[in-house]
Amino acid sequence: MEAEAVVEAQGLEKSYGETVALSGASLAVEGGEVFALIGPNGAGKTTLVRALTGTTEPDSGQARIMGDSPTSVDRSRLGVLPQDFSPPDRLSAHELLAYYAGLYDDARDPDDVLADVGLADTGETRYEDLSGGQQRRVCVGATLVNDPDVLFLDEPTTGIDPAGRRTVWRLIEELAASGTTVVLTTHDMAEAERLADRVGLLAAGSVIARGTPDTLVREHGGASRLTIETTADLEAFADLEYPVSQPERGRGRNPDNAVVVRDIDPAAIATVVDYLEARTIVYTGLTWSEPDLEDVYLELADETELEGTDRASDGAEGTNLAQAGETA
Ligand SMILES: Nc1ncnc2c1ncn2[C@@H]1O[C@H](COP(=O)(O)OP(=O)(O)OP(=O)(O)O)[C@@H](O)[C@H]1O
Repeated sequence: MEAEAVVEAQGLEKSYGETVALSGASLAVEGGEVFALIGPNGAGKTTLVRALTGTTEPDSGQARIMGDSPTSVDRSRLGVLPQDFSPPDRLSAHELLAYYAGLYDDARDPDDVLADVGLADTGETRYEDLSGGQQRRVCVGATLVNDPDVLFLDEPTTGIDPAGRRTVWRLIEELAASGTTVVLTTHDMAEAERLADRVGLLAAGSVIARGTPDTLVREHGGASRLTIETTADLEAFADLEYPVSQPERGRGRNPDNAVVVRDIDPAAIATVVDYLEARTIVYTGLTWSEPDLEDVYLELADETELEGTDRASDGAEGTNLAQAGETA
């Protein structure tokens, strides 16, 4: 384990009956770091957060926060937003935060916390009358009343609109800048890419890759791509000097209406345009993009899901997860 780690998991295992939720999950999060856990539904993210925060007991392995076990750590130094947090809903947003603040000796002013989550004008509204996104922001606020040193946020921005999401992102960035250690889970790759110093990709109960977003994209994101919107088939591109394929499932265009040119420098796009025009191939759009975290996700995590389905044998390129793990 890394010496300065504030949050650590080592070989955590947890099963519910036949279901294996964690199968040797390990991670180490340093002080002041924002660490994002990503991975498919059922990968074990919530179970890992619960094991780290002492709300579920692992079958084996070790979890530590600030050097203590999750059950003996000073709770006043932690903020925990569970995925399914549902506070008493007849209270107003302000009353709720005041209620949670009342659990601590030295709590923050609920008005300041409401302002932090962008709800300064909504304090008197009952929780049950707030929109889903506003409710989630109040829940994020409830984790901040004790000014925690370590914050666990399980899908903090699910259901929050784009503007509200940015408010929460800025808040997390400010907290991290002031030294708060943040562990969050998310299905939003843009969120992970923007907020996280490091990302851990969880699949089938273990962390199969981890690193800075840039490192993960470099190692697993694949090549740049030029997407051509066209109904022409792949054979029409046989003489192009770049590799050509159909778009991957789950990403971008309908495979029937697009062709993807790989590993092409933006400066070389004109070559492709010349090719299209020389062969009178009809196209309605060209989009060039660099790989991002979503590509990493699709390359690594999605394949584990594929392994359990018929699609695994439909010719999709297999990924060597053991190899992916080696770079973790
Ligand atoms: N209390 C429980 N009882 C039984 N099974 C559980 C329990 N909690 C989790 N599981 C199972 O463990 C596995 C991991 O679930 P977990 O909620 O940790 O995944 P997740 O990565 O957080 O998923 P999601 O992205 O959908 O929130 C799933 O198969 C889930 O059904």
